[in-house]
Amino acid sequence: MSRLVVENLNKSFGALTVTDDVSLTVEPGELHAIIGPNGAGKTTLVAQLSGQLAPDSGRVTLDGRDITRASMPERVRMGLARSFQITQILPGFTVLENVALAVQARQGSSFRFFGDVVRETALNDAAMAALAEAGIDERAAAIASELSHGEHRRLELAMALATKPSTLLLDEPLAGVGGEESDAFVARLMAMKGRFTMLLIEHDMDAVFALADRVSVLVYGRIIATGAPDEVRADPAVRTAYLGDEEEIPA
Ligand SMILES: Nc1ncnc2c1ncn2[C@@H]1O[C@H](COP(=O)(O)OP(=O)(O)OP(=O)(O)O)[C@@H](O)[C@H]1O
Repeated sequence: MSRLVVENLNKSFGALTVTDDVSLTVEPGELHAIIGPNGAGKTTLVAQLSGQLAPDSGRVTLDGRDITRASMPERVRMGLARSFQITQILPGFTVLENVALAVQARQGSSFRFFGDVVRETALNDAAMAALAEAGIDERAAAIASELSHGEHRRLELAMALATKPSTLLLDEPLAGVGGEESDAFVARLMAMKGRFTMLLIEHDMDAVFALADRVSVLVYGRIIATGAPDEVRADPAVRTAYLGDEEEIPA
């Protein structure tokens, strides 16, 4: 059974159709990337998958369960986590406290006093494991507002991992992250491959083509191609769609 199935999803803002009959599957353990020119509707699609935005029509299922109308917290509890572009980090709290709260969110418990939160060993252990996976454990005691941009991105990843997801929605994780930090992030995602099902939206084409098992190309809200990176790269319609765009499909 596919982990995530999107069937005939539609979303319009007034006269503008932003999601146009989108269907796709993400298989267990797959890293499926969605690429497309600016304004193609990638973020809007992810917002509908995470539960932030309701589709006009269509269906989304996770492990065979219809989640089309499920709330964001319900989806998180079912194992679907979204990271990036939406920043839920509490700047005045430590890295560890931020992640501990994300662990709590998965457990469905209500917001509690921080002193209690960090004293709970199980919570702490789960939070530290997520921090280690995201490569930010050495900054556990740092105040979130003092993190560099790259560290911020790693904390967001740790917060998503802390909800123990089966499936991660990664919305432009490399945006604003440059050079070595970007390479390290790609390596981290590579190391997570297989253990998590991932839907990745990313403008960095080198990263996409290095990481993805399959790539879907979204243009004006429609998927114009889905396939292995090599197939998609060679697809004439994809190359035409990218002509004049600032991003390049690597040859
Ligand atoms: N709430 C909204 N109301 C009206 N129009 C919207 C809304 N959200 C997005 N749009 C429009 O929908 C289109 C798709 O936007 P979206 O952000 O999903 O594209 P994208 O592929 O993620 O773009 P980018 O790569 O630049 O992030 C754009 O034309 C955008 O202006």
